[in-house]
Amino acid sequence: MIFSVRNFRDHMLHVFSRHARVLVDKLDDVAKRGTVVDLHDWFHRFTLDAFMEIGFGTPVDSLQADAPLPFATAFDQAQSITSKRMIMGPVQRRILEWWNGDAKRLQQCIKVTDDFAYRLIAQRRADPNAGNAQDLLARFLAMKKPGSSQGYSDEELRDVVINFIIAGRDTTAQALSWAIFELAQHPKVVAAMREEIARVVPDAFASTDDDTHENLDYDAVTRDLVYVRAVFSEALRLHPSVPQEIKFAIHADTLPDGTPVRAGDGIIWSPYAMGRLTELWGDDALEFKPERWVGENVPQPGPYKYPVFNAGPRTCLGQQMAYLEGVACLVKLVSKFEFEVVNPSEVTYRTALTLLMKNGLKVRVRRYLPPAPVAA
Ligand code: HEM
Repeated sequence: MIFSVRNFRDHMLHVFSRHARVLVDKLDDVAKRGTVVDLHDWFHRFTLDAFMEIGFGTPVDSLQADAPLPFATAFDQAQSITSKRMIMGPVQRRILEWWNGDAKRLQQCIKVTDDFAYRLIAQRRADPNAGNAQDLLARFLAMKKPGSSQGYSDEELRDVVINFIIAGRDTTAQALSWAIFELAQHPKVVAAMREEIARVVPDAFASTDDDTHENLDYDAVTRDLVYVRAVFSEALRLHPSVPQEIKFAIHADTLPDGTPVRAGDGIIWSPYAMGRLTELWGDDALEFKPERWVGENVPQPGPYKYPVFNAGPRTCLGQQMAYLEGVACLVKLVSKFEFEVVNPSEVTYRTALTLLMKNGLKVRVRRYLPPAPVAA
């Protein structure tokens, strides 16, 4: 099972740690040079690199490249164009997309993303070792379609690849971006995180040269770093990676408040709006306050109050994986660096299926030096 505790502990945490090491090294360089970097772009590269390895057994090392992969740029642009379709009828959309050039741009983006996925599939089909591999693509390649003796076609596998990249790359990269955006403006929260990290994983403060970056303990990340996990949850409450959801009713039904639903009706709800409702979160709903998640008698919100990972039978399958990656990365970054957002007022949302930052997250980075231990 790819989403098993054993795989999380023995494989994924190491992959996340290794790629976080690359991110830390790059940020160290930025800190030395005093330059500005777009951390939003780098988080997307970090999560892509980790997910390509875990999900498809194919490293791409995009963090090491000078510019984003053409696939990633095309993928973001295609998302942006298609998300606008949610608020337009089919005729209106066709006219607008033809008029503003989006129709042509979308075709070009789809070609780039399809070529990337098909290349990946062809490589894995040709790989004699793929049969022994345990990643998602290897499993799909080895499977027969339900009720059939045939395997999945390249086109079906392309859809699997694209779906999993949205699920595994974008959501977590955006959660990390919004978390750092909030942390840069909440130094007390950063201090509380460091206090917890110092208690639970003191090695995290080792200098970048000494830090092997393989030292994060699975129990620490999944259980003991309660406050760091709360930071991740709180960032997602205010900035849910999937800000709006739509589902269509197969059968007629009635909502809990008595609203009738006809078969075929679309139901839209907004985790973004729900995360900011004072009725649900209290008068301080708009404040970034990880404390609201922490404490012995503090009940954790259920998925119908906090539908950031959806609720019901189609709940996110990667929730635990997202926390593992997000918390591990935050620990590495917060214990090593101070972040200053350049022009925070320019950081805003871009219309897309997920919660991208329109102008990226331009930051200056300084090395964080923990206070020297007091001599006994
Ligand atoms: C912060 C990170 C993440 C957030 C906020 C998130 C959120 C969501 C949401 C809201 C859905 C429901 C989408 C819908 O039905 O409309 C979903 C589904 C899904 N997610 Fe995630 N996700 C995250 C990370 C991940 C990761 C890392 C994976 C790893 C592969 C993943 C895999 C999936 C899958 C496979 C589904 C489809 C489940 C189904 O339909 O049965 N997600 N996620």
